[in-house]
This record gives sequence, C-alpha cells and structure tokens, in this order.
Amino acid sequence: MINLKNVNKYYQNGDSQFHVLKNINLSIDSGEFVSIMGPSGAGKTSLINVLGFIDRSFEGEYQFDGQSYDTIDDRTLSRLRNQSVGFVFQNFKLIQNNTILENVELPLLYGGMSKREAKPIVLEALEKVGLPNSATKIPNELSGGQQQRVAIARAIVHKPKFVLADEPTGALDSKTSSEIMAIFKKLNEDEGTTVLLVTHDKRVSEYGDRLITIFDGAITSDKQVEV
Ligand SMILES: Nc1ncnc2c1ncn2[C@@H]1O[C@H](COP(=O)(O)OP(=O)(O)OP(=O)(O)O)[C@@H](O)[C@H]1O
Repeated sequence: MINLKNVNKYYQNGDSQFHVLKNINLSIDSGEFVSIMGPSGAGKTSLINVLGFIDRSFEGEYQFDGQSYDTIDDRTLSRLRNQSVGFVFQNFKLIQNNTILENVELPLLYGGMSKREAKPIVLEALEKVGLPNSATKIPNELSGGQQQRVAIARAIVHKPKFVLADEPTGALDSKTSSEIMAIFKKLNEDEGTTVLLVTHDKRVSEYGDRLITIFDGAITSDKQVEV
C-alpha cells in the first residue's frame, strides 16, 4: 500500500539546509500495525507528514496503492488525504464547541454524506471505541482518555486506508495508555485497520507487530516483533 523510495527531505534555515529525512525506503502493507520509535528530533513527525500526504516537499518517490502522487494537484491531494488517512494526535485536537457526534461525523461530511446518513455510522464508531453514550456531550465533559477515544472514532469512522497516530498516549497516564493501545490493537486485529504509530514509549511500541527505529533522519532498524 505505502511505498517510499529514496525519500530525502531538507528544511531550509536561512542559508543552510537541514537534512531531516535521509534516504528513507519503506513499504507498508494493508493490515500492518507498525510502531515507529526514535529520540526527539529524529524526524518522526517529518516522516508522518510525508506519509499522511501533508508534506509533499520532499525528494524521492511516494507510491500509494501503486500510484505515484507527486504530480497530482493540491485539491486532489487533500481529497486523497481525507479519504485515505485517519489522524490521531497527542493532544486529541477535538473541536471544543462541538458535540462528540459533530466531531466524529466530520470526515463523513467531508466525504459528501448527509448528517442523517452519518449519524448511525458515528454511533457505531463510538461503540467500537467504548463510548456508547457520549454523542451529545462536549469534549470538556470527558476525561483525557475518553477524548482520545473520540479522536480514534473520528479517525476510523470513514474507514480510511490507514491510521496515523502521533504519540497518541503522550498526554495520558500509563493505565489509560494501555486502554487506548488495546483499542488500536483490537481495531487492527478485528477490523484489519492499518495502524502506523509514533511513540517514545517502548511499552506502547510493543503493541505493534513491526518496529521501525529512526535515528538522525534515517531508518536504523526495521523488524517484525516476536510474539
Ligand atoms: N519547519 C521546520 N524548519 C526547520 N527545521 C525543522 C522544521 N520542523 C522540524 N525541524 C527540525 O527537524 C528535526 C526533526 O523534527 P521532527 O519534528 O520531525 O522530529 P521528531 O522525531 O518528531 O521529534 P519529537 O519526538 O520531538 O516530536 C528537528 O531537529 C527539528 O528541529
């Protein structure tokens, strides 16, 4: 599904260039659960931004489902992003003035669905993340762990090709982190959801079936995790 070939990325800082992604070659198949670990500044977020069709200013090739997308226009790219990727962030990024239902329905409405059509699909997604009775609440009425469940529901509601989770447990205590990771694991095992997860936390990374380590902009190891 995902195929990065010789990807290099540079940030321009005035006159100097910073080489943030170094010759990245990476293939990820549908259904995988991949953890990406590396120290702060290693380039994890930069890599996620390339993988999630947010950043296209890189050298090399990104083939997605066999197609190279570097020549498509910005509007098509953003449609591809909306349809193909579900994002989960460390700080949830929910819209505080909207209800949980309104937060989770957004990817479906972007895809052209009516609110009436979206509602049962949203309720099913909330059920999957263990929040069956929260649709009319607002994010502030929920705990951090519950808000992250809402963010996961929003990320999966439109059945994207893959979910990108950037430090999804970074703001949570260890018990809540385990609960959140159990949801990702269940989605991966029961629904075949492809999960790409960035974390600093070794215990969190162990939920994945494959562990990629990135150091100084380069992939330094990439291996299946023994069970
Ligand atoms: N827009 C930018 N312009 C210049 N340098 C940047 C920019 N964004 C990131 N960097 C630098 O690139 C390096 C990698 O950043 P990146 O955010 O990808 O790392 P990371 O592994 O995600 O780190 P963290 O775990 O702290 O989030 C860092 O040294 C950072 O300072």
